[in-house]
Amino acid sequence: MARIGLLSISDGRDFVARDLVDHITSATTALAEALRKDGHEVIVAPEIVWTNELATSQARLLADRRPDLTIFNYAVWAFPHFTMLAAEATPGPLLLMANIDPAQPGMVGMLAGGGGLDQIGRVHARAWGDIEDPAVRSRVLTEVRAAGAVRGLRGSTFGRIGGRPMGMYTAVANTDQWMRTFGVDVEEIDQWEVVRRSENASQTRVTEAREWLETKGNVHYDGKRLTPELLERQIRTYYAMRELIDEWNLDFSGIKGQPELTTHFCTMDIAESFLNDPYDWEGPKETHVCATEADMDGALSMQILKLLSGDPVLFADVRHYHADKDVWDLCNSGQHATWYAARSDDPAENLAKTHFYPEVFFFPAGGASVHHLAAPGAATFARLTRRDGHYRMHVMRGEFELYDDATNEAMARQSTFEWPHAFTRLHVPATEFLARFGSNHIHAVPGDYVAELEAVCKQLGVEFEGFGDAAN
Ligand SMILES: C[C@H](O)[C@@H](O)[C@@H](O)C(=O)CO
Repeated sequence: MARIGLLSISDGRDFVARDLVDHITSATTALAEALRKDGHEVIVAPEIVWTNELATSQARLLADRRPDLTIFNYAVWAFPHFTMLAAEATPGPLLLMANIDPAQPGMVGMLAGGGGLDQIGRVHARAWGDIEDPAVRSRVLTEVRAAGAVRGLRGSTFGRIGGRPMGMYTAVANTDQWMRTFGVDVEEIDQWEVVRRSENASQTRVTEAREWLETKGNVHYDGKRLTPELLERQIRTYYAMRELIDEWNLDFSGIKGQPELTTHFCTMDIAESFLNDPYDWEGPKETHVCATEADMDGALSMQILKLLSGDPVLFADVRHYHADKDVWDLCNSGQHATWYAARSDDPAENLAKTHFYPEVFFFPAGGASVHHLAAPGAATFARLTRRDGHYRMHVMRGEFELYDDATNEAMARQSTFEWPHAFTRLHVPATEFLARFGSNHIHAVPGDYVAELEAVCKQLGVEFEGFGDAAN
């Protein structure tokens, strides 16, 4: 649910403004009601703006309520300097909305106001038409959802556990740039904290968690790289992370893992899976975005996808391209949220399809990897990357696919079988993807969020780079 400020702007001639009150009020009420019906809180400015003083005072009244999005409503011709003054008093994202009614020049009012804002470089979005029209409503609600996500980022904290993994430039971002562009702070925490705090959870809690994984999932102990003791150590790292999240008020996080923990302690796959999941062995909970390899821009991309969709977010390596099928193996070095196995609210359904295998040779410390195949369905894929110091968001559509058991297994065995796989058909030619994509990691959520991501980018001042049918 977003909080929306709604300000209606009118003609500056008193005798005209007086006559337009009823017309404007009915347009404002229809817009407010449509937004409320979608579950949003709408604050309507008490007065219609028809003087310079009202432009500033009414916009300030709305701004004091810290709306996620402020809508300027144009049901009539509106003097453009009112738009400029009201925008000056509005710190957050702006949407200009015009009724299309030949009897009243609301559209002209929006274009004149919007043109003025363009001249001073004030970013804003526009929508036009009857709010009862589903296409118009969807356009407005896209902006509302995007504004909610942008506001959700601002003032949040990313917990960076460890530092740059294995020389990965794409996993490290500039904290000044994060604060300036996204309003996100970074709390640096040593991986020693995960090791130190892993002693803290009670043995009863840890045993119950292990038994839950053994009962609901498929645990493949081998007596070497995966033993009950190592699985318990991994569960303890989950609890250590929960402590860090609570103590430092972390909104999202990333864990370096490689090479220190994966060589000498255990992998973070259990912790990362169940932080990202909407449940753990103790019951339902909010998802917590946690990026493998402390990938900062990966985590930030995931957090945006979470704020838009409310769903767990996939983190994956772009691991292999099956050219014969035009399908990618999006695989991670040990975990995807288990929710992706069946995308069920019932963990038992997802865990039944999840296998906890002994870690592979990259990770001598051992522990369980979290293997499953992503359930089929359409998804949106995205990733913030930087070109020459400037952020851009790669966005594309695609589908997760599954085949018969023999084909699934043969495909998974071509990369690292023990890790999780999302066989993915992207709506972009492989040659274009490989030539343009600026990272080894990609992120996804089910559903279509291309329009929302484009709106988010515009609000943040980040370049939107749609690939294939997501290109604008
Ligand atoms: C094999 C490596 O250690 C993996 O971690 C690598 O495939 C990655 O995940 C790179 O993002």
